[in-house]
Amino acid sequence: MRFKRTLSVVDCHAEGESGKVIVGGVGQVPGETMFDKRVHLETHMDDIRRMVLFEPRGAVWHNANIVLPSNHPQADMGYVILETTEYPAMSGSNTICVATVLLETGILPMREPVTNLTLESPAGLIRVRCECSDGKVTSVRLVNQPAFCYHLDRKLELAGFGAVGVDIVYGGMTYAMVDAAELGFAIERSEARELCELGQRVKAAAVEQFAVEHPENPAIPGITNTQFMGPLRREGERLFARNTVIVSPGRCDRSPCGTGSSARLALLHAKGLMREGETLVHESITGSRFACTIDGVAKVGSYAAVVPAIAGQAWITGLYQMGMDPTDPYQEGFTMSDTWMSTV
Ligand SMILES: O=C(O)[C@H]1NCC[C@@H]1O
Repeated sequence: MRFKRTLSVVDCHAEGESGKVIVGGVGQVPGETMFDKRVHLETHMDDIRRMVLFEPRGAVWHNANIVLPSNHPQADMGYVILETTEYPAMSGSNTICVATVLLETGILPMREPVTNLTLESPAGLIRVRCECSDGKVTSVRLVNQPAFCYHLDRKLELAGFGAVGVDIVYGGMTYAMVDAAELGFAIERSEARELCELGQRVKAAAVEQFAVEHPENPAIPGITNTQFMGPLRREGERLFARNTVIVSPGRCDRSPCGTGSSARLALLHAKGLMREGETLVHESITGSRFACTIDGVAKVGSYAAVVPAIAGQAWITGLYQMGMDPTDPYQEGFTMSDTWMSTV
């Protein structure tokens, strides 16, 4: 064995969206909070993200999480989220993967039928309720940090389309939210490539035309994703809608996207279309679903916010050691414009 780095990885997906969980091999990451550790990883240890997510080991649709002990007295564990173009403050699908891996691999004790955890994400504490049966986590319900609208009912100048309706919303990541039908989409799998291309253009235009700064943490990344929203319908007590989030550098989230769903709850509440206590069944382009509830209302700086709760399930698909041979010419990984839309 001659690896210069060896990572213990548990592969997992939440409702179709990859979320690798790195449970060993990273070593010490300095920092008091998970946000501090996130900054340290981004600034001094980004080779780990590139090794895991870039080719030849990773792929554009992969995400990863580094599980780390937390210094917060209330937290059972902490984690830093790694994605292909950023270190998000929060991620719904990744949190569902982390909670599932922590319990199903025995890093934290599982109690049936319910295990409650408090996890420290870079965005802050995330309370998680895991339903467990026969050693399997059958549902993870996470309470996200508050979500809020930066810009409501605005127009985006988009080349080839003119003025397009847009809302800019924070749900743990920051979204340019557009109506899929207005742009000619039904949110079907066959439209994925076109959705990705247009989604990237929407994002770039939104970054140019709308300023955002998180009032409690200006270091949180700005607009990095586009969300195409399908029509909303009400069936009794529940709301239903389809969506797809175009995650940078330009691929569809395979799940309904937890932070994107949180943003949609904030938007529906701000527009008077959804009340506290109500649940939206949010469906992804692949047909997988999250149950998304407005657990309460809050304030973030001067913004009116909602407290989103997102529920879904994850499945472990593999456990292995990922290594880096010191003679490997692809130490930093690479990307190709065939699937990444850009080269690094
Ligand atoms: O569920 C989410 O929030 C996300 N899924 C991958 C990209 C986002 O982090």
